[in-house]
Amino acid sequence: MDLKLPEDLANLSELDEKSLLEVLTGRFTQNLIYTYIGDILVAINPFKYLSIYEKEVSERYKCHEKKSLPPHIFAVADRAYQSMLGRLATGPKNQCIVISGESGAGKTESTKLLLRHIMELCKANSQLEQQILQVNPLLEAFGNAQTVMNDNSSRFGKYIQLRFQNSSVKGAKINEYLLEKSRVVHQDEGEQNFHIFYFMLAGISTEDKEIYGLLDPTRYRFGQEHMVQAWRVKYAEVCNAMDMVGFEEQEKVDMMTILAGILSLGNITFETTDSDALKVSEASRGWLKATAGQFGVQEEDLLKSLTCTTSVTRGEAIQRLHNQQQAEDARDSIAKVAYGRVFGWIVSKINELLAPKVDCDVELNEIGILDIFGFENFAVNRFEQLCINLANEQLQYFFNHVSPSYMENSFTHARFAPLFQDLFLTKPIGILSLLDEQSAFPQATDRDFVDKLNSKFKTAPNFEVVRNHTPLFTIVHYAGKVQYNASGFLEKNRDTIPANIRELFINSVTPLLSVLFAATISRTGTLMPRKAKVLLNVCVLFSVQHSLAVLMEKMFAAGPHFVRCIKPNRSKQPDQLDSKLVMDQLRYNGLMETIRIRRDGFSWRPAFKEFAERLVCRRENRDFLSSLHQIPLCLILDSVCCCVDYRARICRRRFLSLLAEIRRQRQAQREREEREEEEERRRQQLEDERKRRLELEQENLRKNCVHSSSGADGSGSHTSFFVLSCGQATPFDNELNASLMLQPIDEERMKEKHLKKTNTIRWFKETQVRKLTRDGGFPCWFHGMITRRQAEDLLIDRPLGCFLVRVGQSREGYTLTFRSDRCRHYMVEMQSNGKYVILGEDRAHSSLTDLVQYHTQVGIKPFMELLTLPCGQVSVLHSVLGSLLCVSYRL
Ligand SMILES: Nc1ncnc2c1ncn2[C@@H]1O[C@H](COP(=O)(O)OP(=O)(O)OP(=O)(O)O)[C@@H](O)[C@H]1O
Repeated sequence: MDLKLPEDLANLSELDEKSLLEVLTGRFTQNLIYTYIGDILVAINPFKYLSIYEKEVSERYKCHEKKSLPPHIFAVADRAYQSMLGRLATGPKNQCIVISGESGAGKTESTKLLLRHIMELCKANSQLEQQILQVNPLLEAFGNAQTVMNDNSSRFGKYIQLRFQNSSVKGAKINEYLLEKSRVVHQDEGEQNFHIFYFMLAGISTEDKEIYGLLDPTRYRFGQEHMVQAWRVKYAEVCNAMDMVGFEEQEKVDMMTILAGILSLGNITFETTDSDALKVSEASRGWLKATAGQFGVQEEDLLKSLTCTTSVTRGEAIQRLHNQQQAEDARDSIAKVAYGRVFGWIVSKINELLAPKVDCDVELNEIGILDIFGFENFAVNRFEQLCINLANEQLQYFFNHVSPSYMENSFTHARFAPLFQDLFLTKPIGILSLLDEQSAFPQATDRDFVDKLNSKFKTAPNFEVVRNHTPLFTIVHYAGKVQYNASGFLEKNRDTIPANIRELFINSVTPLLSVLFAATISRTGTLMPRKAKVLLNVCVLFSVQHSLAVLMEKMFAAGPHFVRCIKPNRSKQPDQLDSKLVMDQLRYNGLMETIRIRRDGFSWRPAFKEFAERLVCRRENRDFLSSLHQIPLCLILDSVCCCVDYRARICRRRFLSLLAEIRRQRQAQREREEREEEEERRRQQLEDERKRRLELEQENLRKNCVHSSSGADGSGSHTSFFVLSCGQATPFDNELNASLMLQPIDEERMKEKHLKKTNTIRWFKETQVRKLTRDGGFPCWFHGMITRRQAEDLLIDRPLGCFLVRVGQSREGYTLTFRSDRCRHYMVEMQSNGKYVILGEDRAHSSLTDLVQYHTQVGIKPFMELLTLPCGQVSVLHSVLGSLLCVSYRL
């Protein structure tokens, strides 16, 4: 029988490295991958399927605080959600969840699980939630790559902000950090370029291949791999995600053409000539031509920008010829900048689409999820590692700082803050300032930078001078010593493109490329639409630091939650745990440090206000004593400790006045909730009343329609669709006339309804008819603007699986009505990019006919029902009127 191991390590009386490792290993062997250390969730990657994410499990973790459930990632999502709504002791407050761990530890999977569960919690089932979930495949295709550590490694960090109005999600925003652009031009042994290149080469149709000017995958230097079938499927998924997220067709074409251009550019090589000038090698002349075509620029202009730099001094243009290395650097920097900007553009498109559509005075609450690279220490550590470790240093500072005992512990304060402040941030002699200063001198070298560091910091406790030909230096981080190789630091930090290259691309005939190169980069490194004429010269490390500062500000103001992901072994095998590797990560993750701090303090550490509030909550139960034994003993003890602690430090009067204030707030909140409930009840009553009246109206309408149409063709089924009026037919005349014929129940409402219908009909005629008709007729399953009731009447005697499509009564869209055990109605929405989606489905279609066709093969969620039999119209009249409509449309 499995030994019962503690779920929360903070409850252990003895908590040292040995016992920590023992418990974690024991739990891992029992497939218990989640463990708490106080309020931190430790997650060990199982590298295998575990049935702990099924629907029933996620159901159990809704409002889980009321139940006693084992540690789980869903519990973190639930706690963050309930805290955001103010349901757990404190009032409503923004929340942030910080996920960290080394590559392959499971951060991205954890992020996805958190997102999924939060969507479950807010009972999300609309298009917005589908779009939020669809963002992932898109970001992964462009931002992930196969590395030796992880087959699907995120090569960028992200902070996803979910925005809520009360309990429902209203929008989302993504901030991306540190995309590893250098991967586009160089991949180490055993690693690959970004996924999208392989997906595109494997999945693209022969026709599109020709349009984009793509050749066989083996021909490209930037991404030679054996194409596999799975990539073809992935390409289809990416295209669908783009449709779902709302990309226009032309934008997709432009984007793929730019990617094709990047691939061709990578194949250009240079040769020296007898004169000083360089030329493109004979073998790659074709690639130059192809690149120019794909980038929409002139071939000779492209060549010039690769082989020389033009600068203007006192109104005079001066040309400086490149040597071979400089030409290759120019080529690679175009590829990196173009890719980086495409990625930034995708993120900004996603953000545009997911932006909350609410009035600006509506207050929104937020849950942020940060998934960022863990601390890195490789054999060779470059500029990228410095940026990542800088971010981790700051996160660790945050991690310790949000703990109250940290504030009280001057020892820890003295340990983290100075490294960060003095070594990195001090102006003008912090590492950041020195690097920026050196980057501004065109003649400065990486050696100069390291020499400056050595002279400034030789006595600093967290810096070590390295005597070597190569420009090396060492920093003692919170997680250990890291030796950095500064070769390439200045170039990478500048990350600028010469003005002549920028100008060339701004004038590209490919609209997207022109927009991307004209865009400015904000101080936080975000791509901005063209605002200023001059591109800000923001150095990379500066923008990393600035964006981190902005992030920290947000996080400090939010309620924090931590997930520490651990990789159990390097070979990505299930059921294997390498103790040394796990121990190293616990150290890098700062967990050992945390445990040390917490051992010195208390394991439950609410803010003073929260503590007092909890106490009030319990006391307000009237029967305080009886409620006590519902509270875990450790909590009571902690509360008492905290109480003593607070009383010792803060005067009693403040404590009591705070209690009184909290009581008052609670009372006000209760009253507000009661008011809201009352309003909701009233609204519901009105809604029921409205529905009842509508049904009555529709019933009348149906009777009228049946009556008036039976003379037109004598058929009961399709007559509700078309009625001839004044000798000229449109599919909606019956609706309009009938609605006008009704006794006005409420004149205003009828007018509004009539207006909505008129608008929908105009929308249908102007944008839909051409798309829907084929050979002058509508598909037989299309029934125009019939009511819900009419649709149900049509299907009532039909076999299961029978379906029809009708135009929405009061909105621009369709409804698919399906005969199951009863009739189901699925809303079909048309997105701004012209694609059709069934609400709640994750697939976009180019036409309504494609959508119907697709669901004859793939069931509709959540019941997975197939469309088997179209509920048809009477074809003769149908097609005649269809063609009439088309004619009137063309006129
Ligand atoms: N909870 C889990 N259950 C099963 N497998 C998992 C789980 N978490 C992670 N994995 C496996 O581990 C792999 C790596 O996880 P993931 O991509 O989330 O790591 P990561 O920390 O985000 O890495 P990187 O920093 O390189 O992006 C996944 O592709 C998956 O196969």
